[in-house]
Amino acid sequence: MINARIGCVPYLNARPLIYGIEKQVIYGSPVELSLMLKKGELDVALCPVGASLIEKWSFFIDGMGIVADGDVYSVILVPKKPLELIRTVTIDPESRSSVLLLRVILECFYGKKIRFVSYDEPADGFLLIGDKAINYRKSHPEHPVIDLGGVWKKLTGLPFVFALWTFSPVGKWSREEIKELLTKTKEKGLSAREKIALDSHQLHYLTHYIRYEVGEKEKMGIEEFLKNLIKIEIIDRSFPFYWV
Ligand SMILES: C=C(O[C@@H]1C=C(C(=O)O)C=C[C@H]1O)C(=O)O
Repeated sequence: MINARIGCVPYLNARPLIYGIEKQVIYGSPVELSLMLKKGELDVALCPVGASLIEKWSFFIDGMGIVADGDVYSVILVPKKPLELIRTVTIDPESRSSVLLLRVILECFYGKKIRFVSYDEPADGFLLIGDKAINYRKSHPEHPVIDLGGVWKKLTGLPFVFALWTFSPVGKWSREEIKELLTKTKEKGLSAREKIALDSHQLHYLTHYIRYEVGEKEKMGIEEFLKNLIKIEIIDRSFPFYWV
């Protein structure tokens, strides 16, 4: 087995992608993974697409990622006002893709600038991702939430890719070997979702909300996201992707 340094989020949604290699994995939040990749501490990571686009990292494993085609369930804005009136948001400090997704939705599609504020300031809503979002929904079933995967799909007609296996620009291992390992791992993991899930709710999440395939439509979703990030000047220019 190759000994590459593989970084992954500790969230339920990523478990099928690391099934059987859990002990080899280095865990971190999306923000931490992108920092580790930048510092050359990982060879490959399930990196938030938002971070990869900002850093212009462009070598990705083809065919898989953390994807939603419509509602994602675990990336939510908990609003205190209707979406179009939201101006200040408390963000989940672990997130990179979803924070940028929220900015794109509000700035590009609603023409509204938003300000991200810290936990101790009042805000018009807050953003949660991953297991924290799932737990919040469980414990506050009466609170309305806005599902950012669903909003993106309604606005663009496209899936949204939250994370991709992203190669370090200075990784030590052969990209093909890493791809082979992670592709086999994903195949086993997808068939093991019934074992991974602790209850029917988790199984439903892993089989109906989170998708793992990245094909042409998903790549169009990434291009559309990039185009909008350029529009709001978070990224200065487009660049090509290399799918290993
Ligand atoms: C869909 C999700 O995707 C995650 C969201 C990310 C982000 O917002 O930066 C990064 C990685 C993904 O694991 C989720 O965790 O709920």
